[in-house]
Amino acid sequence: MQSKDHIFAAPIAQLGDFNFDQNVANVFPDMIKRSVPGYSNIIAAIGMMTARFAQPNSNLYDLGCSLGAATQEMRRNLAQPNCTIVAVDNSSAMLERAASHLATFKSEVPVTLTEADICDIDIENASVVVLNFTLQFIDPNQRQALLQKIYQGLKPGGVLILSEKFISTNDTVNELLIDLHHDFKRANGYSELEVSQKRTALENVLRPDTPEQHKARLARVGFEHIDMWFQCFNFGSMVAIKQGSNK
Ligand SMILES: Nc1ncnc2c1ncn2[C@@H]1O[C@H](C[S@+](CC[C@H]([NH3+])C(=O)[O-])CC(=O)[O-])[C@@H](O)[C@H]1O
Ligand SMILES: O=C(O)C(=O)Cc1ccccc1
Repeated sequence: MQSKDHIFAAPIAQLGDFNFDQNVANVFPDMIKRSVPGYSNIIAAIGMMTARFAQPNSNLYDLGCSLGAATQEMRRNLAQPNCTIVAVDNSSAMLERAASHLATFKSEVPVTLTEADICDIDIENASVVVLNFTLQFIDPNQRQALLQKIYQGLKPGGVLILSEKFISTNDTVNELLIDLHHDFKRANGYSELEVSQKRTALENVLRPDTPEQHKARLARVGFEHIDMWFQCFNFGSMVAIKQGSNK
């Protein structure tokens, strides 16, 4: 059952902050596909990077897993023995649906679904950590501490895949990328009202950084190899590797 996203289709008198409730969880695959340029390419590449970076006897983390799209792609591409995927989200509606979604696939790889704030969990013995459009929802003051914890929990040669909505330091380019994103949403069937109401609802909740801020922060917490591997308009994905051999 795949439901279409009509959440912001009718005028909403008291437009509150966007949150990941039951209504959003019900339409999430449709919402994210029609709203995030490059989403399916990024999911596929998370699988490819899992195949390269997963180490035997390690943990793989999907932080802010929503319905488990990245978790499933990691599980499908994992070829190392004795690994566990830890999928974490603080929305009970998302986690419930993630559990039923993941149960529809056959796999030998154990997945632990954890309902928690990703700022409160332990990260240990990790070879692959995924933050696929999640850091942007974390309080900006907590972002560095979270990345520090991830760096410390990674094994040498481990990887962080960080996908985000960005802002640009150049005002003209920033406006252009935001306009192109709105064009993308309209081309995918969202009305002007849907685009503008969602934009307002996200204002206090999704706080994007520039790619430069991300790179500087990743370097500050210790990552040795950092770069953008994909960008489409104001959405993209970075890779950050911890020094050392993964053999
Ligand atoms: N503090 C937090 N702790 C745990 N989860 C959180 C927190 N804050 C937000 N979330 C969760 O992060 C997810 C962000 S969606 C990720 C898509 C997914 N990664 C995907 O590959 O499909 C991205 C988007 O909707 O743009 C939601 O499920 C929130 O409940
Ligand atoms: O729709 C948007 O404008 C976004 O920035 C992406 C998004 C996708 C799903 C939930 C929240 C934000």
